[in-house]
Amino acid sequence: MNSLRARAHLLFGRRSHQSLAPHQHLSPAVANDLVISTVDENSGIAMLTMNRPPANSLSMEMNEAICDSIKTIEANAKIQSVILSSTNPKIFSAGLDVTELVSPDKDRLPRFWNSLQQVYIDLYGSRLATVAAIQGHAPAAGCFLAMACDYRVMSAGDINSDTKKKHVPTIGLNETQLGIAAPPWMGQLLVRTVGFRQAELALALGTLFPPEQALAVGLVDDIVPHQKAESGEDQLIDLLPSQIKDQALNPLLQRAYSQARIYAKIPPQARVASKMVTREEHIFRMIAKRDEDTQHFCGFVTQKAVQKNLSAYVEALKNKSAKK
Ligand SMILES: CC/C=C\C/C=C\C/C=C\CC/C=C/CC(=O)SCCNC(=O)CCNC(=O)[C@H](O)C(C)(C)COP(=O)(O)OP(=O)(O)OC[C@H]1O[C@@H](n2cnc3c(N)ncnc32)[C@H](O)[C@@H]1OP(=O)(O)O
Repeated sequence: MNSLRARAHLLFGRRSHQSLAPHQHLSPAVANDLVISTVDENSGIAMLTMNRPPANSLSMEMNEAICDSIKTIEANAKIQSVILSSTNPKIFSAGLDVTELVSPDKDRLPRFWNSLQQVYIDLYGSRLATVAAIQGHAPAAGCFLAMACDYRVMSAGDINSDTKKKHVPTIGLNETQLGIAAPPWMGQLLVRTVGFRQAELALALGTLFPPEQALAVGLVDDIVPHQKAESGEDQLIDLLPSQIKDQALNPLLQRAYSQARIYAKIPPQARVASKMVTREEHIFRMIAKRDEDTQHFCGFVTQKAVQKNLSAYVEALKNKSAKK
């Protein structure tokens, strides 16, 4: 147990992305625009709210802001749990910013990929208990963000009161639909989350799961119907950033908050040591294979055929949005 604790300290007890990989980071002021951090030292709970309109897609700067925010919260010993949420009520995160992948700058591309690897190291390996509040869509790397957390609650969707149209969020690794493959470590994270056969099927088909199915395969831990709650807790209201202060009666955020509170009450050393049991080897593997993974990614993504698929995908995405 002692050696486990010592190893837990080694991996989780210090600022992982400072000590393990010296990549560039934005100043906190800029990072705070992309990811809003709020903390409540009394309850030991923090909230990281992704705020990169229109879709919280992951550019290099967004990845760096996520890592910076985790680092800042981890440095506060009073905080044990963090909720990862979004200012966009319909999109948790649209995954990688696809414009980073099309006709990429050859110097930026590896740095961009390093920044995503760093999110894996910092979020999946965080000492904090992490709860993803998935209000809206979470495709590809958006799903990865959720899987890197300890617990996932997802909205069951809602009905637009004006148009009466139903909004049903989806989650999954849909990369094959873009003509690319999920990176091996992201695919393996899906295997660890939903099991071998479900992951094998979902990876090949690029399945995006609606909430009920995501729950059935174990991709999320809970789904929450949208009906507004009758009352909100003051502590949650205080934690919400001004951009989403009006969400205090949102049952999804309330559910995420209650789960964060459950985690915050577990003795942290025990919680962190048990988190290591399942995550340590994967974090170390990423660190050991980081350069190889980056070369693999850059080589794959710059292939002519892959660029063709990605360009067509980005075009379709823009056309779809323009037609709205
Ligand atoms: C053995 C293996 C071998 C090799 C592998 C090695 C390495 C791996 C290689 C490559 C791996 C690369 C990994 C990629 C992972 C990813 O994350 S790829 C990104 C995948 N994301 C998506 O496919 C999502 C695309 N978006 C959507 O489907 C929809 O936008 C969404 C359902 C999220 C929301 O729909 P809706 O509410 O209708 O909004 P709009 O579609 O209208 O979008 C609003 C605006 O947002 C912009 N946008 C959306 N998504 C992205 C994005 N991912 N990046 C950048 N921008 C995005 C969209 O264009 C609209 O903008 P506009 O209004 O036009 O300004």
